[in-house]
Amino acid sequence: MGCICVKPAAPEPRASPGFRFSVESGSGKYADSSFKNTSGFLEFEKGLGEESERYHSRELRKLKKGSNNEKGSMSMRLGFSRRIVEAEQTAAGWPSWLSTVAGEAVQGWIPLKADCFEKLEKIGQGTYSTVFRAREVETGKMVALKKIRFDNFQPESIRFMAREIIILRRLDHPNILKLEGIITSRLSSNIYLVFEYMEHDLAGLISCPNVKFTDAQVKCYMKQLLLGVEHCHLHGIIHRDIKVSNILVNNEGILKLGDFGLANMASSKQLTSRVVTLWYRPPELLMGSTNYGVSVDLWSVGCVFAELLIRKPLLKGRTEVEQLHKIFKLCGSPSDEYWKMYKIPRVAIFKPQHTYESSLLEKCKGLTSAAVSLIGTFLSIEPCKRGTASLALMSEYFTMLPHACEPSSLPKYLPNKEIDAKHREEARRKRRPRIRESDAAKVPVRVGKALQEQGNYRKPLPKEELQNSTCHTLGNMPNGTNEKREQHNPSLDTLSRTSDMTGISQGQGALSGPIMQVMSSSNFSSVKKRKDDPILKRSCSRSSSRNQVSALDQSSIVLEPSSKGQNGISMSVLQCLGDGHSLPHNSFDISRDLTMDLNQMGELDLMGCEGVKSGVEFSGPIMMRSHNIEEHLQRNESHIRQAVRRTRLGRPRGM
Ligand SMILES: Nc1ncnc2c1ncn2[C@@H]1O[C@H](COP(=O)(O)OP(=O)(O)OP(=O)(O)O)[C@@H](O)[C@H]1O
Repeated sequence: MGCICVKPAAPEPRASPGFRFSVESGSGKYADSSFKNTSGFLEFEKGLGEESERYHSRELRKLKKGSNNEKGSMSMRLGFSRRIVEAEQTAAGWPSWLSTVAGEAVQGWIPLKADCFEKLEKIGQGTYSTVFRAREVETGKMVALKKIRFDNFQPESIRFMAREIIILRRLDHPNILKLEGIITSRLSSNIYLVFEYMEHDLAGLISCPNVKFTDAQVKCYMKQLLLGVEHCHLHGIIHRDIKVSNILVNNEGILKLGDFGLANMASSKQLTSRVVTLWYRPPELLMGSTNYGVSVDLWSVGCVFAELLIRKPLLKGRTEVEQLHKIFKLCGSPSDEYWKMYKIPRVAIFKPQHTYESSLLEKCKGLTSAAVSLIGTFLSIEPCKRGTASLALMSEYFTMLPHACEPSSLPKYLPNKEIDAKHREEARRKRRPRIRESDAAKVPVRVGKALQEQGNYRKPLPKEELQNSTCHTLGNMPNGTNEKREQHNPSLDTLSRTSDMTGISQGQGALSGPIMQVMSSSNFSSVKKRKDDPILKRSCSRSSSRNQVSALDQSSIVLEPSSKGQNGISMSVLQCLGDGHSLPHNSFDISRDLTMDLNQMGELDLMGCEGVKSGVEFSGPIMMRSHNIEEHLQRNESHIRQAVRRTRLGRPRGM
């Protein structure tokens, strides 16, 4: 990054060598163009790290000398030493709420200044963040700024946010999105992570009807994805949220795995099962396992792989129960040995009474046997049978012809991300008639949710967005027509995680109107409208899609053994809006608390020290009890069909 304008506002405390180093770095050696590339950061980090380490060893030696026999005094001095580091970081420009709680995340780095960037349009909206495209003023280089949503008054929330930074700093691989810097300041309560700008994500590309992938291209994407995943796993990191919208691609055809917001170290410690977006979540997590490893990522990789080939999500469950049911129907129900071997508590809850044969071959009709076989390996119900990323890279799929193409030979597309797909979907919906209010009121809550997931309750887009929300391909595409097509609603990815993990819609207010509408309080460089910028032109009338979560999304689902099941999974589903029910836990975290908020998440899953709550609480009355999941799902389907029929009947003539 070219713009490292670090001028510490505080006077230099002479006593601290670490601090002196920061000042020199900021104003001299590192304030020039040596910061233009990513490695500049690493060099800087290394330099400061060594200096800081030397300083700490000196401090420790001094401390040891003076108080060998006095433990209390030692810890007091260590506390003192920590305070010195905090003071250094504050003087370097880091906010004190960060250096006090999670100083290790920024150790050796100096913050970037907001006014070194021109914040442009919003390009991504996640559960925990909003992502903007921005231009680095000095170099003109495009970057992505990820504004993380967290509460800087809550240490747990800060640590949760800092974990993403710590993990990103540990990873260095061409197929992993590189964190280039952090924008904040001493008085700021915000943090922006600065990443290289990537034109696309796989969700955007897959949803675009005129983007077609050849076998060699899918192989090229899969190879890069597996190399990135392999790097994480070799470093003991589980990503825990691999899905198409977190896989970014640039116009050079390079794929990078992004969004390490849920990543954690693989360890023998218990981990929370409330991770991975529903459609990409492996069965062991759906059954509440807290003792899992990197193989959870391989399940998600399998889902992504299939989605690239069949161009739609493979397992689109609407609830955890339905997701598990769909998995068993696709992969076949597990053997009796499985239930015994994995010691799944309350087997009766999860074990389907009906035995399903695998239907994977049928679902993947038309794909090569090598591809189906690899998908089948990734989608093994037993985690240990999923292999590893390295093994997958050596599988027949990659050795047989056609080989993976070169990334540089991939077609160049106009920017296409999940948010663009959402806009297209909303535009498409707007052209469809909407449900009359009277009909909507009659729709039962659950049906309401299903319809909402299909997008029928979304606010229509302004007219200009309709014109702008089509797919564009640059150059190499055989036809550049802006056709539209039915596509899945990617917002459900977010919805499911929102509902599963936070229980509240955390979508940010829409940034409607011209893209230059940067928050007035922002310190970013003011941006003039650039009429000549085609990308800006294309996106300037876009508004963000706000995540809308229905009442049911905020509800909780508890699984209980049913007295008697018929076909399918013998589960009874209590749909709760919660009510102080608590369930015992063991190594399988069977409670499915969908109302947990970020702070609770922090308690469970922070900085590699995850734990499991001893019980889970629900608030609100129990709404409904169903004794059989099949029956329950069928009822839902029929409600949906009825509602859709009603919508059609209510359609004004001529539409
Ligand atoms: N470096 C980047 N360049 C371009 N677009 C990006 C970049 N990073 C993220 N995005 C876009 O922003 C979206 C959201 O980013 P990200 O997944 O990191 O946020 P999140 O809050 O963790 O999201 P989620 O809730 O989906 O996990 C991505 O799907 C992608 O489309």
